[in-house]
Amino acid sequence: MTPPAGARPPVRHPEAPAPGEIIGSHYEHCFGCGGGQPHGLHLETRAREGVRVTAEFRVKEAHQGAPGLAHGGVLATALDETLGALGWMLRVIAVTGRLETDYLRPVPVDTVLHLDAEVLAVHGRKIYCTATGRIGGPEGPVAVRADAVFIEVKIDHFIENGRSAEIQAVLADPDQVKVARALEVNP
Ligand SMILES: CCCCC/C=C\C/C=C\C/C=C\C/C=C\CCCC(=O)SCCNC(=O)CCNC(=O)[C@H](O)C(C)(C)COP(=O)(O)OP(=O)(O)OC[C@H]1O[C@@H](n2cnc3c(N)ncnc32)[C@H](O)[C@@H]1OP(=O)(O)O
Repeated sequence: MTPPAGARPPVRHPEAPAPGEIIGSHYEHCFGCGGGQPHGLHLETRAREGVRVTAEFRVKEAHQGAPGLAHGGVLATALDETLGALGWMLRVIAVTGRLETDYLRPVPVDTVLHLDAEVLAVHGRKIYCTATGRIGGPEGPVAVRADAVFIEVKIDHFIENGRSAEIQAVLADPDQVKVARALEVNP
């Protein structure tokens, strides 16, 4: 999780979304951000200054682990999804290689989790990043946090590994192809 010697500070891509801009869902059926998942997290992420994004997630009844409390895996998903959106700030496609979570406070159903993620360093294809989830407001106490290493991939990663029915469907959708191509403009 510690960036190796030779890692460099992240550089915000000149065509990154402007600070305050909503970063739309990368895939309608994504459990983290897609509108087509009834029990999904429906995370809405915004670009911030630097190589940073924020997001909000309201915990629903479908997200319980213990009675009235969010499931830890769902909270990890919220952190993972927010970290995943950092790819837009670098304009690269990246997948989670490693995700290490700390659970500091229980998160009741109906709580809004205020998420904040930033890239710390980049080394080759490895992107070192960190995220927090606060409750009671954006300045409230940290309930969950994560450190992660994301690995840059090309679109082929999805085309070669995804189930063919879904891949054919996204390849036939011009808006979806536009999303994927937009992430590949990194010089
Ligand atoms: C048009 C059709 C496609 C449409 C797609 C639509 C939209 C796409 C746009 C965005 C979508 C992008 C992401 C989704 C966003 C958010 C969702 C949240 C994110 C996720 O939920 S995403 C799912 C979970 N995620 C996975 O499903 C990954 C499974 N995994 C693999 O697919 C491989 O494992 C891979 C690719 C990771 C690496 O494989 P590889 O062969 O390419 O690379 P290799 O192994 O050579 O590693 C290269 C360097 O990374 C280091 N490294 C590797 N693994 C590491 C690890 N675990 N920890 C620390 N370092 C690691 C090595 O040590 C080496 O480092 P070094 O260069 O220093 O030697």
